[in-house]
Amino acid sequence: MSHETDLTFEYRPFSLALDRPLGTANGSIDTRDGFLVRVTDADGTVGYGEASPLPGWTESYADCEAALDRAREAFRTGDERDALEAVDRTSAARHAVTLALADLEATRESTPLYRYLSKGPLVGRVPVNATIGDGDPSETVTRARDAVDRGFDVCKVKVGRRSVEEDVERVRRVREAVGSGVDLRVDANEAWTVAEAETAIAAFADLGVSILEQPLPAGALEGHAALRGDGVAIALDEGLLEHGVDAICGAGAADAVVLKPMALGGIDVARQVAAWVTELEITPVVTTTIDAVVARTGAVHLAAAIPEVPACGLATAEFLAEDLGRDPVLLENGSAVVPQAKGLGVEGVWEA
Ligand SMILES: O=C(O)CCC(=O)C1=CC=C[C@@H](O)[C@@H]1C(=O)O
Ligand SMILES: [Mg+2]
Repeated sequence: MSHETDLTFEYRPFSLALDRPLGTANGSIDTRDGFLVRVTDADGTVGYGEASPLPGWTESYADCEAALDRAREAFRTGDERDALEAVDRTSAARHAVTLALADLEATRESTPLYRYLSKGPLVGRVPVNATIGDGDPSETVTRARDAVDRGFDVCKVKVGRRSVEEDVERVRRVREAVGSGVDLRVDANEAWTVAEAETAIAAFADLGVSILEQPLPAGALEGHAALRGDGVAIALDEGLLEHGVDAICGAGAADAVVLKPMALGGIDVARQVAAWVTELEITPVVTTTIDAVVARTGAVHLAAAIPEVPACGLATAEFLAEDLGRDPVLLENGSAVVPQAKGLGVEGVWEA
């Protein structure tokens, strides 16, 4: 099979300030520095990709740039397989190259990217959760109330930077503020010991918290397995990247796993993992890595390609003070309206 390609591959750096840092138990995200990728075929059809490396989740910015440079050289010599080989071990760079190629193919086929992935029915919208940072109790309540006023019915609150007691109090105050109709989730980003997690889960179960994401360090498997079944579902995020699906399933360590396409190396990989964990009766939840509009829209298309997907962490544009272009995704009534234009549906990102 020929791997010859006549595609032009370009990339350019970007640096986006955040409107407000996303604080987590594992540090805060203050800017998003990455690379916008464009592939163009002989007819002038283009596809866009985005590499937004994130320390602790993907390769470094420098390694991402070096991998994209190798990929560009491979495209110059006309071999797509060599280009994919060049980014195979750098997840953000691979995400960018594969997303751009998928956007190009879906555009050529005049089909929205999610249908190019799923070959399935039209999907109008996917449910999303609001991402509530790790502010003090009054800020957390204000942000959760604001999210609910904007139509969100699922809120994910960051915990783990304070004592368990303080975090339980924050979540209690959010519950009192938003009422029983809102689905509350929490994300500890590896912050707790088993004993701390047990204390938190007992309180969170009483508060109706549905999912506790990554309570223990990424390496823990048996520990997470022992936390399941006490009234709060356990999701692994950092743990998925550490162990992979087989080990997680073998240990019975998760009710759900978080799929970050940027960290997994692409929406193609993420979609395969989603199908795999669904077979194993583990729930897939898609989230961005606080990306720019290209990768964020790719994550929306990925979610739309997953049958019966639960609320996903896709409403993160609000953390950015600026973006690469117009957002094709409308958020309303707790869901993201899926773009139905051909390909990703992003425009004006290269010209900006
Ligand atoms: O899941 C969401 O609501 C948004 C994405 C999100 O929370 C994260 C994105 C990137 C890094 C992490 O700090 C964080 C997470 O742990 O899920
Ligand atoms: Mg997480």
